[in-house]
Amino acid sequence: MLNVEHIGIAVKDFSQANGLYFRLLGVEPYKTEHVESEGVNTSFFRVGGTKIELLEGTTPDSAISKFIEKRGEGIHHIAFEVEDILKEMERLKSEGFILLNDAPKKGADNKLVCFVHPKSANGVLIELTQEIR
Ligand SMILES: CC[C@H](C(=O)O)C(=O)SCCNC(=O)CCNC(=O)[C@H](O)C(C)(C)COP(=O)(O)OP(=O)(O)OC[C@H]1O[C@@H](n2cnc3c(N)ncnc32)[C@H](O)[C@@H]1OP(=O)(O)O
Ligand SMILES: [Co+2]
Repeated sequence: MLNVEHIGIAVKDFSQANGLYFRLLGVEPYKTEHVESEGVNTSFFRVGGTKIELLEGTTPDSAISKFIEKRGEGIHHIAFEVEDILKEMERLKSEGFILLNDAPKKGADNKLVCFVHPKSANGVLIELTQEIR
């Protein structure tokens, strides 16, 4: 794992949350992106060497919508940047971690992503990200 690439926060009202994080962080998001495959709108704020990702569910069956329905708004996941996502997935599998996807998938912000089940990580949803070069 290279670094904490971003912290994902599930929000109900995308516009209200972006306004609040602009006031909190003092910076505008450098990117907003709809990711159809995940049923989410995302926005990214740079904070020092990491990022905050705000996520709004755009469909009832999106992971974010289900999370908010069950647990309300809040921290949703921690994303780590990796050099080689395929190698890292194999390593984690060999260590007994439960991966939520068999292969990397296209995430937001020009990344390949994969998720580790929260049950494998003391209740924290973990995302692996690799820059698409
Ligand atoms: C666009 C990509 C973007 C990026 O950065 O590139 C993203 O970050 S997209 C982020 C949204 N997508 C995902 O989260 C995909 C992976 N997530 C999943 O596959 C599901 O959300 C899953 C499996 C984590 C949970 O599925 P589901 O909600 O249907 O199941 P349960 O409600 O039964 O949850 C099982 C168990 O896990 C606990 N849980 C659920 N979500 C989280 C979470 N975010 N953090 C910690 N724990 C979580 C839930 O409470 C259940 O625990 P239990 O003790 O049984 O109640
Ligand atoms: Co993320």
